Amino acid sequence: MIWLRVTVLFWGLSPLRVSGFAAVSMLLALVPAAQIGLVASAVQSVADAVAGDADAGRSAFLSGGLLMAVSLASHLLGTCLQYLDSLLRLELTARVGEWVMRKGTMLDLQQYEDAAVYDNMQRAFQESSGGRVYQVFTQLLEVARELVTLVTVSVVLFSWSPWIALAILFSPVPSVISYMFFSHKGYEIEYERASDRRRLYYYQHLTTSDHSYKEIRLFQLGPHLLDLYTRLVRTFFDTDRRLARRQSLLGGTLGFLSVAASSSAVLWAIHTTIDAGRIGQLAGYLQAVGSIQVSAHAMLLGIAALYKDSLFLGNLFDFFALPERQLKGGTRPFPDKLRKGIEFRDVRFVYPGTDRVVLGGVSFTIPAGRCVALVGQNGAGKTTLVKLLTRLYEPSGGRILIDDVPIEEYDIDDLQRHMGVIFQDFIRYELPVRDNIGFGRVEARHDTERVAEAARAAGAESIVESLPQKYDTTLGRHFEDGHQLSGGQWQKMALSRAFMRRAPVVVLDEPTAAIDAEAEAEIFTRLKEIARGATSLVIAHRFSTVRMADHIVVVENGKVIEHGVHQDLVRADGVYARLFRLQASGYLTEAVSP
Ligand SMILES: Nc1ncnc2c1ncn2[C@@H]1O[C@H](COP(=O)(O)OP(=O)(O)OP(=O)(O)O)[C@@H](O)[C@H]1O
Repeated sequence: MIWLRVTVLFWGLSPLRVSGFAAVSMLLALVPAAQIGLVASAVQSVADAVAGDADAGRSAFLSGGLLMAVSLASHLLGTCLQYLDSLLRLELTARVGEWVMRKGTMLDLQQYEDAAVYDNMQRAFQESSGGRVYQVFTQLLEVARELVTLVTVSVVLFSWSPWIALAILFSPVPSVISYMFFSHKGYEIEYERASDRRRLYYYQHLTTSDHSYKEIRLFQLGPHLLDLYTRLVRTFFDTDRRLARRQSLLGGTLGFLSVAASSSAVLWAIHTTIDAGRIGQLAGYLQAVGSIQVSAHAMLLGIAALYKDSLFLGNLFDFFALPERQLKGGTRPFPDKLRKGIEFRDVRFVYPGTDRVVLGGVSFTIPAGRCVALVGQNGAGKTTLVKLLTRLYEPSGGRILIDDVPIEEYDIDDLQRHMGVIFQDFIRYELPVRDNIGFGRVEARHDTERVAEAARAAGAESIVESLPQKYDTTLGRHFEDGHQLSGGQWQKMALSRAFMRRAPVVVLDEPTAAIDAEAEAEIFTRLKEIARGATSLVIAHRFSTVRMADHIVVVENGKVIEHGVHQDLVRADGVYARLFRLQASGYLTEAVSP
């Protein structure tokens, strides 16, 4: 029950304000019935006074005065309601955004990489402004308020003519049924479209982001992307147009029934009142007819809107209900310095939801304080090994041991806190340099000496020195006064971030692909010193980096096919030697070419 969840959610925000809001709404619901009674009494008293009844004049003024008091009270209550409405709306929008962000940080990588879950998240994010949650809450109160108005006004109306009352009460039903039916259809269509919508946003993003501009322009992909976009939009448009046509036809016909029912009821009401001959009752009766019609319509439309909005909100609550951090760790604290090292023992892995064996029994060790390089072709499974070591995924078989302890016995947060990891697709934070580096140990980002030391280690110090506000310079182009860096300079920032962590385990996934050869050689010859004797795993395609490692592991199709030190592997004349010669010959050919 979405409405129940919304009510509970609101109650949690502020019980006082929510009960105040509900109480004021209910008081306002009584206003129409009071007005009808007073109008009837005032008109009747005036008519009697005109006819010569001496006392009637006084009671006409009394009814008029009370009518004024009711209007005044209604105005005050309305103002009060508006104020509470603004407060609750502001509070809610801030909180829903907060909840969505918090939930996002509590999910596993696996959920982000699962298309169905990702679609659900995207649908939920569309609700993260909280607007629809608020709408459901106010619609709920609106429905309750109209119901109270209907009941109180119906009491008056039923006492005069039950049949007319029934006709007026049910006249809006046909149009509301059609509204509900098409709301549901609209939702189904949008639900099916989720992945196509994402595709649409993606095409838009490609043609409107600075990141993709160069390639899109030079490959002249603009017209192609535009064509893909327009074709998709056109299919959306065709479906929507068909729905709109059906809605107009059916909605129009049913709406006609509604209008006919209410008009006949009004005529019948006039006829009955003329027969009875009581002018006051006629005035009250006509006012009641209008009011009941408005309330019944508002209530049924409220229910229909509630139904539609609940469907959309289902996505948000499904998102909140997604299981959190399913990967469980133990309670063992992670060592500040490794004694023995890391061992991959017959590690096997298949990505959830797929059946392709990505790792088919990988075994190798990284002795404490040493640097191991992982080499292999694209898709060999290198990054997957890093995801397992950093506990973003669980191996499907085999074990990973750190200092002879199975990795799952360590507290996950503590383990991740003790790893300095930079992935190939590292983030370019469009934030100050201090944050770009300091995020490696967020609580120490104001420690300028530590940030500077990390920058020095990654060879980024000279870049920072050349920036207008040094460590306080905002990087990137998205924000005012942002300073754009080159690809290699960004990579040095990411590398600084890994060193900022001062972790006992350092994992670098292609850390120097965009860094110039001189800086790369400097970083790797000093890696052990820079990483303060950490145990490190480096994935690289450049053999100039790889050869500097203490030990090299060659992976192919999810298996270790060779391992050893550079010279031994070259001497063994296997896959490593072939790949090494291939790269070296490229450089040598270039060197001897005119
Ligand atoms: N989230 C995922 N879901 C399913 N399959 C995946 C996922 N991530 C990677 N793979 C598949 O796993 C295999 C290994 O990928 P991985 O990223 O580990 O390769 P890699 O050796 O790091 O490659 P590269 O050198 O190109 O970075 C690839 O075939 C890839 O298609």
